[in-house]
Amino acid sequence: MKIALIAHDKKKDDMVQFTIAYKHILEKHDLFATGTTGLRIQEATGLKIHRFQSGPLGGDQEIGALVAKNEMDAVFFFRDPLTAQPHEPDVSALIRLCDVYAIPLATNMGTAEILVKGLERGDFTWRNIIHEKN
Ligand SMILES: O=C(CO)COP(=O)(O)O
Repeated sequence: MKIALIAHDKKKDDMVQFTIAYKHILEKHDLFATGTTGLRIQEATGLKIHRFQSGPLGGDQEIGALVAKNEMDAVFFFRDPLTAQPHEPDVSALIRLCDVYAIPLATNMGTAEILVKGLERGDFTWRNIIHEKN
């Protein structure tokens, strides 16, 4: 599966801890991330990650483009709801596209725990049907 990992600055430590904890699951998938998040995860875990632009420079939109092509299978986006983001429209657009295409999206650690365990259990096999159709 293709998995996107994104975290706002105040959530990056959480994302790093999350990817360390679930490296054994994540390493079986194709990983994508916005620039700084991806760098932090790579440094901490050694996971292979395709890095896009940093979020404020268009990274969220690049990931959104894959969602719009139905090529992204899950998005882990640790948002910071307490800090204004200069690229808030991009953040909203990515979340909206996940809803348009029914892409599993975790916007906080609590949901991410459940989603990653579903990933391990094979709950995402329905995505293969979508890929076969396209
Ligand atoms: O801003 C982001 C998501 O909206 C994340 O971007 P970075 O991973 O480059 O910090």
